[in-house]
Amino acid sequence: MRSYKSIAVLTSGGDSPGMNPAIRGVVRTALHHGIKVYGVQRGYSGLINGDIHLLSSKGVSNIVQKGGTFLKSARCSEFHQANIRAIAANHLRKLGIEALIVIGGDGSLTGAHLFEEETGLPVIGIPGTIDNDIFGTDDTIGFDTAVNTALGAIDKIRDTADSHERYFLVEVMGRSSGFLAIHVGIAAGAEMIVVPEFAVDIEAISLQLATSKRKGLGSSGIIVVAEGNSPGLTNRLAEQLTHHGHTPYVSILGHIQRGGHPSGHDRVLASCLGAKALEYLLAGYSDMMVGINQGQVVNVPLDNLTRYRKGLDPELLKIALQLHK
Ligand SMILES: Nc1ncnc2c1ncn2[C@@H]1O[C@H](COP(=O)(O)OP(=O)(O)O)[C@@H](O)[C@H]1O
Ligand SMILES: O=P(O)(O)OC[C@H]1O[C@](O)(COP(=O)(O)O)[C@@H](O)[C@@H]1O
Ligand SMILES: [Mg+2]
Repeated sequence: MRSYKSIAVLTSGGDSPGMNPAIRGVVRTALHHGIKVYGVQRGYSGLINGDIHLLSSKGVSNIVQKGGTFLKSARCSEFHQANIRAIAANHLRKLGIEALIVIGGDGSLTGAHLFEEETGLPVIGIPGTIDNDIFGTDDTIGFDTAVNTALGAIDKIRDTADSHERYFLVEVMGRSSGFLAIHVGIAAGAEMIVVPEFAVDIEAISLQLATSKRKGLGSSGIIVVAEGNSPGLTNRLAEQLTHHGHTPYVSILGHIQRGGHPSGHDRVLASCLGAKALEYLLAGYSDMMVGINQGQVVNVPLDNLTRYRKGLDPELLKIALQLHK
């Protein structure tokens, strides 16, 4: 066991629905144990600039249902430099803050690992990203909400696609991972799913569209495309399919997927991970992330996140392929 008088919490990277209940989980659990909690504004930017303020129990009232993060989030390129991370640690020390809880994606948690290693300040990570691409955890805060937000839009697109006998390429988020696309694709009954983990085979997509039409399997459909890390991918795909004699429509869902009220699932996940992060800290742990493995809360060394990459579930991929027409 370890005792703490003061800790800090921040949200970093792309925001995700459920970050607010995660902050609330951290704050209320810490206060329950008599520990003061500071909120850092705008992720690592606030840590570097010393934008750090004391939080209260009342201050986290009425946020459990709100999307986004009331602490604000940011991407902060300066935090990649060790000398800047040392400045950030000094801001915490000056305020008597003894540990840091970081809520964010794979990048934020990689930064957290380096911060702990270099400064010796205890750090616990909480996985918050709509991408669900963090090694060592089956789930991340915001993923469930984002899947449902994308589904709400795709169900509507399917109505008009069906009436007008059109194919739609629907772009979902996921710069380097297809988790969102696979889940959304299966749940939306997509005719095809394109993910960054596999090279796009335009000939195969074209052939499948032609075969479906020939077999009378339907003149309309949805192809879910993960945005990948080359901007404009979906529009390029549509152009290439047009050259193959198809007339696809494009709908890019964009940042709508990052907002909105967190789902019940994400609120519970966030609250539990927030509380558990505190319990692990008090139990003497550091340099780890609280994650989910087969429904149980587990601790994952942050070092593992930097060394291994989470892969798509082969079983889910097989099912997705079988369910295509
Ligand atoms: N390798 C790294 N070293 C130090 N800090 C990092 C590193 N990767 C990311 N970060 C910090 O975390 C922030 C968020 O990372 P990013 O990858 O953009 O989002 P996410 O955490 O949601 O995956 C970055 O802007 C940077 O401040
Ligand atoms: O809004 P931004 O900063 O352009 O980021 C877009 C990216 O952020 C995400 O929404 C979430 O990714 P992270 O959790 O890694 O930040 C990606 O799916 C998307 O590619
Ligand atoms: Mg990320």
